[in-house]
This record gives sequence, C-alpha cells and structure tokens, in this order.
Amino acid sequence: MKKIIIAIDGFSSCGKSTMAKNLAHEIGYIYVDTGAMYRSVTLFALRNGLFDSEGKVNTDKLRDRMKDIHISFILNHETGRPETYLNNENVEQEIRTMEVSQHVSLIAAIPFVRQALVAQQQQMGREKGLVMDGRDIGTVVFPQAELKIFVTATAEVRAQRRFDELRDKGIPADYDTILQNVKERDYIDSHRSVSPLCKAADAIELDNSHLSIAEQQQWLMKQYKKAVE
Ligand SMILES: Nc1ncnc2c1ncn2[C@@H]1O[C@H](COP(=O)(O)OP(=O)(O)O)[C@@H](O)[C@H]1O
Ligand SMILES: Nc1ccn([C@@H]2O[C@H](COP(=O)(O)OP(=O)(O)O)[C@@H](O)[C@H]2O)c(=O)n1
Repeated sequence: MKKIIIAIDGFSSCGKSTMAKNLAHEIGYIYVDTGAMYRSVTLFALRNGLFDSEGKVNTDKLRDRMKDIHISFILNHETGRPETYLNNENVEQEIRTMEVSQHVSLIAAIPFVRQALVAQQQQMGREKGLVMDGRDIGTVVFPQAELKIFVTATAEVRAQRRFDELRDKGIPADYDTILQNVKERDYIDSHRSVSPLCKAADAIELDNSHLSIAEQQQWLMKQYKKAVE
C-alpha cells in the first residue's frame, strides 16, 4: 500500500497527539510530536536562564545556543510509543509541566527557532509513512501532505482533558490556570507573524468535543483508508 504523510493540526490539548499516536501505532507509521520539539527548546531555555525576570526570551543568547540543542525521539519498548530526548536525556515528563506550557508559545513564535525545527521535521518526512501533529504541519511543514486533519474542541473541554491527564499522572494542577493557559496559547499561536495556527484550505475539520477517544479513532481510520484508496 502506498505510504503517505498525515498532518494533524489544531488547538492546544484537543487530542491531536492521542489521535496521531494511536493511528501511527495501528498502521505502522512513524509518529512525530512537533509540540514536544518546541517544548524541548523551551525547557532548555528555562534551564539555561534564557528568560529574563519579566518572562521575555533573550533571543540573542538563544540564537547562539541553538547549536547545543539536539532533540530526538526514541521508542519506549514497554509502551510501544516514542519518547522525547533533549541532548540524550529523556525529558518526556519534564516538557509537560505547567512551567513549560506557560513559556512555550513565546519560544514557538521566534522565527529562527521555527526555521531550525521545521527543517528537522521535513527531514523526518523524506520517506513518508509519517503521522505528524502540531500547529503548522499541513500549512508549512508538509503543504503537500496527502491527508490533513484540523482538530478543534471547546476551550473548556480541552482544559478539562488536560486537567484530568495531569491529575491522573499525580501532577498538581488547577483547572482555572489550565483554562487560562489553553486560551493564552490559542491566542499567541493564532496571532504570531510566522506560521500562525490556521486550518489549511484542504484540511478536514473535526470537532471532537463530544467524541470519545475510540470514536475519534474510528473516524480518523476512515479518513486514512479514503486517502490511501
Ligand atoms: N475525545 C477525547 N475525549 C476525552 N479525552 C480525550 C479525547 N482525546 C484526547 N483526550 C485526552 O485529552 C488529553 C489531551 O490530549 P492530547 O492528545 O495530549 O492533546 P493535544 O496533542 O492536542 O495537546 C489527553 O489526556 C488525552 O488522553
Ligand atoms: N508545529 C507546532 C507545534 C507546537 N507549537 C507550539 O508548541 C506549543 C506546545 O505544543 P503542544 O502540541 O505540545 O501543545 P498541547 O496541545 O499538547 O498542549 C504550542 O502551544 C505552540 O506554541 C508550534 O508552534 N508549532
């Protein structure tokens, strides 16, 4: 069967990674979580004092340090899912903290950061057979992707999902703080000057506010089958 590129974009915490990861697992494709890459650069910047006391990024210093940031994905054989590594350290958990979530959209708006990460993402798709999720996959990274999905859900539903996830992992979280963060990131991601979050003209939209994980998975599998027919 022909191999294709599947681009899944959409708003924060709506289930993109869940859909992308499960589909890739089922059809034997590589899965790439591009949000994890922006989160890894953010973690590096936080650890290396590249934000000032007002929360602004020192872009000159970050530009100099980009060469020291190496991001990779390594399969966890127990879960069958890839995990994120920053300079050979497993940071899969650490990149999901509220602190990283509260800084990541500023980092993702910087043109040289996007340029570097987009180049790596395009490299990963050279052989096709790839499911990639993010904000600009169908518009900028792979505008020629054979299947493009744009996922939405209400901000309240998305904040609740993220809250439940953090609670289940034992990470302290507050619903109102998460809701505020989700809305803030939606705003910054949709209004930045470089590659703002928007639906590609040829993307299929899915509002999954009232769908279960199993239902959205069935829907996605149908779209995949149509695309490879
Ligand atoms: N349809 C759904 N119904 C309920 N929870 C969902 C659904 N889809 C995903 N989730 C859960 O919502 C949380 C956020 O999903 P995730 O895939 O990380 O979103 P995104 O990649 O868009 O940020 C996860 O805990 C996931 O298990
Ligand atoms: N392709 C991408 C992926 C993520 N991002 C940025 O990275 C942040 C984190 O992405 P994510 O997918 O991990 O976020 P969640 O939806 O999982 O909360 C987003 O809010 C965007 O600012 C981006 O700009 N472009």
